Amino acid sequence: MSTPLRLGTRRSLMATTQSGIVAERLTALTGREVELVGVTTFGDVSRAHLTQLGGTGVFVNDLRGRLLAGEVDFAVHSLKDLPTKQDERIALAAIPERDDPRDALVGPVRLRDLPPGARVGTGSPRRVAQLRLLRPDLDYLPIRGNADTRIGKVTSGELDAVVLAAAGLARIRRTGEIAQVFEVGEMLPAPGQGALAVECLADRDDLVELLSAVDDPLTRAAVDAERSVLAALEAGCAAPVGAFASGDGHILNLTATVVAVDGARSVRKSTSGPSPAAVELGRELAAAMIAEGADTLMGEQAH
Ligand SMILES: NCc1[nH]cc(CCC(=O)O)c1CC(=O)O
Repeated sequence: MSTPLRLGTRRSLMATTQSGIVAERLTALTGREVELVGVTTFGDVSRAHLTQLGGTGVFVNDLRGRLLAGEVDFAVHSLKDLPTKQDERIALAAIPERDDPRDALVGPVRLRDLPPGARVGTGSPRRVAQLRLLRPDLDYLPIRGNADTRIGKVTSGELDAVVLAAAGLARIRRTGEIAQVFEVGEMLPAPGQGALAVECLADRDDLVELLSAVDDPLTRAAVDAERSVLAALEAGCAAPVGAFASGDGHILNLTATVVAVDGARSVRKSTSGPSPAAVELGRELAAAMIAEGADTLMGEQAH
């Protein structure tokens, strides 16, 4: 019997659920036992200051610190929270099959049935910008906090609706409150949304190999293309950039958008190409978007 692998996870319901799913899948496929190690990250204790700390990257960095310190063997993150530039000491050992990539509206009715002036909460410039294209007459308010806190603002009447990732809502078992799941055609998700990232130290070849059991090549190609758009636009998780790719293992279809936060102008482009060239596909699409003024739209954001 080998010792169980230590999986470092934040203690929130969303984090422990996604870690638990990966742990079970890994054990089923490899026979290796996995033990969850709860970690309280700096981002969890200073949530109020997340903006100053540089967004959700703080959760990722804290878990990576535990890997580097040898406290845990591997970690699971929401892929969309990863910076586009990989730390070379850390291997992205697996990207499991993606859950629902779409955004969802939590509230009493669908977006088109909300009354003019209704208050919609979302902290994401990407969501606000695309929502303004659909409903310019609503009032969009920035919100922070975990998904439960955000949904609580609808329950309390402080907001009429909030927009969150469908995958996150499923992980905290709150899909019952969804009024509408946006099709990717009307609301492009964040690059990597709905997918998970499994990381370990890059020099642990045995572990990189073992963890590859839960890798899904179709998801990996899709998110490689999406993240490559983001990297080429030199944008981060707070940018008004949406991207979604899907494919059959041979051909990958990729669509991306950059929207001015006032929702007045946007650049949107689609392309397709061979799956193994996912990164180049994303880079080329970003270049074509920049040629149509995408960087000017982003330059208008407060950096
Ligand atoms: N930025 C926070 C975050 N990171 C991952 C998810 C949801 C799950 C996912 O996208 O995989 C969320 C919440 C949200 O955007 O609603």
